[in-house]
Amino acid sequence: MSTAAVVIDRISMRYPRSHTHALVDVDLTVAEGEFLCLLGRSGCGKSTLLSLIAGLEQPTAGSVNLGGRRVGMMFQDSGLFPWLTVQGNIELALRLSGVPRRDWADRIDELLEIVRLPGAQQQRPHELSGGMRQRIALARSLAQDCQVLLMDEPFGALDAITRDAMHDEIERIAAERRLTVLFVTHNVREAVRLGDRVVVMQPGPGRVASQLDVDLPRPRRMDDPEIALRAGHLHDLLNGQVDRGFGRAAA
Ligand SMILES: Nc1ncnc2c1ncn2[C@@H]1O[C@H](COP(=O)(O)OP(=O)(O)OP(=O)(O)O)[C@@H](O)[C@H]1O
Repeated sequence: MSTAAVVIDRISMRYPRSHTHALVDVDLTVAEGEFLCLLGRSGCGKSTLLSLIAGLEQPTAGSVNLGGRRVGMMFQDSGLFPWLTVQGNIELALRLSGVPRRDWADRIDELLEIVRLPGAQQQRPHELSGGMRQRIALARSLAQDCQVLLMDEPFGALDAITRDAMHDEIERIAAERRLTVLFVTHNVREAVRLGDRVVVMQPGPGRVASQLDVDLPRPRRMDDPEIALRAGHLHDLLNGQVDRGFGRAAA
């Protein structure tokens, strides 16, 4: 039986000064090593859910249990400090994680190998492409030795070819490091390309509407007809059409 890495127990969230709930009664268990994609219309509470898991916000009701696992986060904007080199940006994360200074150079070498940007230490963010910046942002998250990686539309600003390459990279890295990943996206195909499971959320107030297990072998390709088939089904779910048997109803 798989171990649960993230247990979300009947979480509800209402922001101060807000009249409506951002989330109501969300129950979700994510297995260790699972790649879970969160999909849904704008305002259905995807980012709020990640913030609650990261502990950046406290829920109005319910609880999140990570069993002491460390969390890393990655956003659409790389969030790199422009005045620091790649090395300086990653060093900050290593310092925060308490890695001894004598180990920094080796760790940075190793991390840049993992994200396939060896030798990029002295470059500055403005000298890098969008895809390269996201690789460095990923290296910085990994520097914190996270076991749970929260990704909020991390590839949303990339062109299709770079995004495809990043899909291959994150799939490889997540498997190699046995990361538990929660990945927010608006892109239905991206969700099926990456996810072991896709959770579809609904707004007004935000809640889990349905789920789809993606049982396709890896590595996957975005242009695989099986992905298109499942993406079509998810489109139907998002458009409020009835489940025709692919997915499973939300618990
Ligand atoms: N800091 C905040 N204060 C008050 N309300 C907020 C705050 N952050 C989010 N909300 C509200 O909570 C709801 C859910 O927002 P959230 O950003 O989690 O949705 P989302 O699914 O991530 O949206 P998007 O796909 O557009 O990023 C929205 O109604 C939003 O207005």
